[in-house]
Amino acid sequence: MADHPAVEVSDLTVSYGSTPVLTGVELTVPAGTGVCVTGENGIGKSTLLRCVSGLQRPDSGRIRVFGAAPGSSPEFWAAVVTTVEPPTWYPGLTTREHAELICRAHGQDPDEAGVDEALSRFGLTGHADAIPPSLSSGQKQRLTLALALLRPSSLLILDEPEHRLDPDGRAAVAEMLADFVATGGSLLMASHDDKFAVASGAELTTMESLVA
Ligand SMILES: Nc1ncnc2c1ncn2[C@@H]1O[C@H](COP(=O)(O)OP(=O)(O)OP(=O)(O)O)[C@@H](O)[C@H]1O
Repeated sequence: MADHPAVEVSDLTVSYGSTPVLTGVELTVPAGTGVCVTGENGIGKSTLLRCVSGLQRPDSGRIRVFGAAPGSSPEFWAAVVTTVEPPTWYPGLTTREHAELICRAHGQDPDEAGVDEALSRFGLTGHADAIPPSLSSGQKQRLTLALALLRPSSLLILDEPEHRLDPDGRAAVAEMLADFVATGGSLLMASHDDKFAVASGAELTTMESLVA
């Protein structure tokens, strides 16, 4: 896995009906680095991230994640966390129980994985016994990111992780993402907040610049 870039996209083309959205997109995220794709609303950032996450099939082009086709194996989902699609909450499970479930699904003991610390870092301690649908939109985003960072992974694919976070929340998340990259993780994100992206350890690249 370490021999390959985290993400390699070449000559990617995606259309919705007869409308082309991505044409000839090229992107490489070297393993252990962060890249943030920027660009105006509707330029195709989420479409690119969905394709790299294996959640959308492109019309043509080649995508490799750690050298393999995305979404095609248990190894992919063991290595990759994506928040490109909105999360689905388990009915009746609390915030803490969601965190415990994520840990157990990935073979971690919740106490050893630091569930309480994670909830605390994301300002969710007071909401540990609440069900996620009762949280505010920013708190739901905090929980989504807490769950993404709690489980082990090699690549985070995050679509506008700063969305709905308050300034302190943005700063805290940026620091955690920068730690993730500094300790060998790879990060591909889309964002409208350049400062946040840079503080997250990501190199900025415009969507326009990805077209060969
Ligand atoms: N399922 C779909 N069906 C038809 N068109 C779509 C679909 N999803 C996206 N599009 C269109 O494709 C284009 C790119 O959308 P996309 O969500 O990838 O852009 P984006 O850069 O992520 O935008 P934003 O910054 O607003 O999140 C837009 O014009 C959008 O309307």
